[in-house]
Amino acid sequence: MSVFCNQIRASSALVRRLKHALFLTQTARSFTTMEGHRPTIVHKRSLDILHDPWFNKGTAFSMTERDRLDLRGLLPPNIMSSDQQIERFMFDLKRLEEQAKDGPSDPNALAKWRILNRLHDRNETMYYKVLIAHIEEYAPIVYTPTVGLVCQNYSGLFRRPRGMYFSAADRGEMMSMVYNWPAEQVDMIVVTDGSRILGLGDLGVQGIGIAIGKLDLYVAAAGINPQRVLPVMIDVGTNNDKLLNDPLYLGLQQDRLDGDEYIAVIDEFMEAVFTRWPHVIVQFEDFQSKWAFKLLQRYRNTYRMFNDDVQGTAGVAIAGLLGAVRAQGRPMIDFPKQKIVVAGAGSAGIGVLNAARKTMARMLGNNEIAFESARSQFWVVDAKGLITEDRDNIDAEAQPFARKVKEANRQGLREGSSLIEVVQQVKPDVLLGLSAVGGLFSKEVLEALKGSTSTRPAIFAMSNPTTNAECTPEDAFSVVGDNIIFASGSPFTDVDLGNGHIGHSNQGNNMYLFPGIGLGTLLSGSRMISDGMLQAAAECLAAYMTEDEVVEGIIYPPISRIRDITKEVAAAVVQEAIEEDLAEGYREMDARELRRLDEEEIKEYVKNNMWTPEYPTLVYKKA
Ligand SMILES: NC(=O)C1=CN([C@@H]2O[C@H](COP(=O)(O)OP(=O)(O)OC[C@H]3O[C@@H](n4cnc5c(N)ncnc54)[C@H](O)[C@@H]3O)[C@@H](O)[C@H]2O)C=CC1
Ligand SMILES: CC(=O)C(=O)O
Ligand SMILES: [Mg+2]
Repeated sequence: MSVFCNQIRASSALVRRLKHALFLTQTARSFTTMEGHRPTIVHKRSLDILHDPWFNKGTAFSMTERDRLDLRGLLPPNIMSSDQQIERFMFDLKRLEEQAKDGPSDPNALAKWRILNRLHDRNETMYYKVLIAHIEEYAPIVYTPTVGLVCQNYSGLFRRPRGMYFSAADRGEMMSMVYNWPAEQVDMIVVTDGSRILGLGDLGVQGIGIAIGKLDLYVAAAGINPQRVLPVMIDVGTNNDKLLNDPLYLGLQQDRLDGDEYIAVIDEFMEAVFTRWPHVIVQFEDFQSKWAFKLLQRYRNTYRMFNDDVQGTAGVAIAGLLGAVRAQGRPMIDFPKQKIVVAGAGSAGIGVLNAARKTMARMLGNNEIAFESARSQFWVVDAKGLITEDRDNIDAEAQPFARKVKEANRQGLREGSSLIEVVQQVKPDVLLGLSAVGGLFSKEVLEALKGSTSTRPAIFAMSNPTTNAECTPEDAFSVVGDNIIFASGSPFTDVDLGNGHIGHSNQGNNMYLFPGIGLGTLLSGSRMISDGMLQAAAECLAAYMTEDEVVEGIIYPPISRIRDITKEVAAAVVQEAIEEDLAEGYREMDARELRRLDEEEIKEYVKNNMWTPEYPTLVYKKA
C-alpha cells in the first residue's frame, strides 16, 4: 500500500514539475516576444541595482540607463554588449585553465584573490577580520605582488564594480556624478589614472585594482571605516596598444589626454569630491612621473592630498636608510657620509633623492651650504645611464642630482656611465633600485658592490611587483655576502645562510607609511599634509625598530605588526600637525582639546578611533 502511495505521490510530483517547466517555457517565450517593447519597472537605483542579480546588466547598461538609474561613475566607461560580456567571461575561464597547466603559483594567487574578493562583496566585516588576522598571508594577495596580476587581468576578473570611475567622457558631469556614491561620508580616496601601475606600466582603467588594494590596507592597518573609503579610477584613455586594440577592454579606447585637457579632468574631479566631502583625504597613486610631481605641486597647498609614490616611498626609504646606518653600528647622524647610488629617476626615485638630501642637510646644519654639500652623496642612474650635467633635455626634477662633469671624470665616470661602472667606481654604501627593471642588479652589479667601502652594504631592490625587483635576496646574500642589509618592495622570504644564520629579507614598501599618514591627517583634521608631517611619519618608522633588531639586519617591522606601527605613525603625524598649528580637530575632538593631549594620550586617541571589524546590532527603522 505504502509503495503504491509513494508511486502516486512521485508521479503527481513529476506531473507538477512538468507543468511548471511548461509554464516557465511559455512565460519565457512571452517575455521574449515582449522584450524590447515593455520596460521592467524597478524600485531601486544606484548600487542596489548593481547588487541585484535580477536586474543587474553590469557593463551592458547603456549610457541613458546609467543616467536614469544614477549609475554613472559606478561602472567602467566602456559599454559592452551581452555577447561581449560572455566572451570576456569565457576568456577569463579559459585563461585560468591554461594557466593551471603552466604551474601553480600565479593561478593559485589569483584563485585566492577571487575567493577573498567574493567574501569582500558578501560580508565586509568578515573579510576584514580574515585580512587582519592573516595579514602576513593575504597582504601579498590583496596588495603587491598579486594585485599587479589582478590589474593586468582585470577585464576578465571584473564581476561586481567597486569604487567610482570618472572618465574623459564625463567632463562637465562630475559634480553631479559624485552624488551617485551612496555613502554620506568618505574619509579616504585613493585615486589613480592607471598610467604606471606598480612597475607594470600603463594599464588604463584596469589600474582601479591598485586603488582597491591600497584601501584594503587603509582598513586593515589604519582602521579606517570601510564604509568611508572610495577607490577611484580616472580614465583619460590609455597609451597601451594592447588595450587599445582589445575588444574586451573596459576602459576608454582612445589615446591618453595630455596637457591642459588632462589637467582639466583632474581639476574637475578634485573640485567634485572636495565639494561633496570637504574633509576627505585624497591619495594619488601610480600616476606616471610626468604628472605625479605637477599634480602634487598643483594641489598640495589647497587640498588634503599627497602622492604616495613620491612622498610615502620617500619616507619609507629614509627610515630604511637610517636603519642601514644603525645596522653598521654607527649613529644615525652619520647618514650624511653615506654614498648612495640610486637606479631610477622617476616619481619614486626622485622622491627618495629629495627626501634623503633634505634629511642629510638637516643633520649637517640645515642651511644652504649643508643642502649643497648633501647633493654630492648621490649618483643617479636612469635608463640612459649616469645622469650628469652633460645630459641633453634633462628632466627638471632630476637636474639637482646631475653629477658635475669634471667631478664625474675625476671618478672615472661620464655622462651615461653604466650602473656597473658607477658601482665599481663609487664603491657605494647603498645601492637602491626604483627602476621597475627586474634583475637590474645583475651578478656583475652585485659583484661590483663587493668593493663597497661600507662595513655593511645595503641593497634596496624596491621595484614592484616581485618580477620587477632589481634582485632577489638569494642573489644579494650569495654574491655580496652574508653581512649585508636587504630590502625589497614586494615580499620575499628570509634566506637561510647556513650555520643557523638568517639573511633577513625586509619589505621596504610605502605600506608602512601611507595608512598612518592618512589616519593621522584625518584625526588631526589638518588642512593640508605638510613636509613636517611626512618627516614625522618617516622618523617614527625609523625609530620603531630596536637596536638589537637593526643589528640583526631587520630594518622594517614584519607586516604582522602593521596595525601597531600604523597607530604609532598616525600619532606622530597628529602630534606634528598640532605643533605646526595645522590641526583643526576631528568630530568632538576640537583643535583646543587636541592641543591639550600629551604623547600617550594622542596614541590612545588614535587607537580608540581605529575601526575594528565587529558585527554591530542592527535595528530596522523606516527612512
Ligand atoms: N617599494 C615601494 O614602496 C615603491 C616601489 N615603487 C616601484 O618603483 C618603480 C618605479 O616607479 P616610478 O619611479 O614611479 O616609475 P617611473 O617609470 O617614473 O621611473 C622609472 C625610472 O627607472 C629608470 N630606468 C629604466 N630602466 C632603467 C635601467 N635599465 N637602469 C636604471 N634606471 C632605469 C627610468 O629611466 C626612470 O627614471 C616601480 O616598479 C614601482 O613599483 C614605487 C613606489 C613605491
Ligand atoms: C608600492 C607602490 O606604491 C608602488 O609600487 O607603486
Ligand atoms: Mg604606487
